[in-house]
Amino acid sequence: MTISIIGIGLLGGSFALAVREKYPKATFVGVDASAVHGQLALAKGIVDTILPLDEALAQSTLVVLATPVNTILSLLPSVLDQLPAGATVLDLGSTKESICALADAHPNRPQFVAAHPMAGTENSGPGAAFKELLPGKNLIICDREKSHPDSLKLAEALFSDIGMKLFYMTPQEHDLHLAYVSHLSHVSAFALGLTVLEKEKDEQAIFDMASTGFGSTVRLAKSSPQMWAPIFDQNRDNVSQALADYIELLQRFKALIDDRDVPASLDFMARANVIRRVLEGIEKR
Ligand SMILES: O=C(O)C(=O)C[C@]1(C(=O)O)C=C[C@@H](O)C=C1
Repeated sequence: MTISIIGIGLLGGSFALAVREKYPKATFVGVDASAVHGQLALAKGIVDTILPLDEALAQSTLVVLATPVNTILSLLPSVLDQLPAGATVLDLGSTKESICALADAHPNRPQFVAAHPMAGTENSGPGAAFKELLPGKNLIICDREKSHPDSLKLAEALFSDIGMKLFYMTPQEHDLHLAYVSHLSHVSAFALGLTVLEKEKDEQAIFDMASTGFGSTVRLAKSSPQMWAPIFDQNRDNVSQALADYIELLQRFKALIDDRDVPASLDFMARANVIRRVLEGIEKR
């Protein structure tokens, strides 16, 4: 089996490292716009060789699109055009509606599997890839009935073999849920980080006083703008609604603080504390 990883960053690299361990006979080909990333991926043993896209596609059993979602959209039609008969392409993008709609318009749609591993960190590039990222995490597959049974079976086997738990939904359900459980956290972390940087002009003062609370809430503000801007753009309607809901709650909370309504403020936070149950469940996974 020859697996081509298009975009050897955190996700593509971590996928390759985990699959490599389970499929030692598979050959991994890397395709990356950055020569430096290509060299690093070779040095880390993520891939066996780096090739131009056309050459990689010609010899692939499986093609994994692991670039930012705007690049997935621009590559997918030509990848489906050039894919050898019987080969499969899957994407690992964080949005699904626009990617699935584009795939639906292609005659080779059955060779495509729309996947999203619910795993990541604030770091990017092949240097950030590690083989433990995906095992134990959840994976969402969208529109499974539109994939050829053989392509679906291959994708499901690979993800299950590296210890992922599979879930199925429509791209619409996926993008709506992700706006709340992932994209909103990123928007708010970027805005929180920027608020503190702009108001506390002295970085040393932030450094001297900030501790784990600040670190854990703004961690996501370190994430790559190149990765996240296209996600917010492709999921703009859902992200905009999630943000409107969030801003409304922020305004309500501000009013309680302004009005010195301590009982209502206590109640607001006690209701938010219910999130502890969810977080403890995630930690136990
Ligand atoms: O933990 C992080 O740093 C992440 O951003 C991971 C995270 C998320 O939880 O939102 C980000 C994007 C992926 O699509 C899935 C997971």
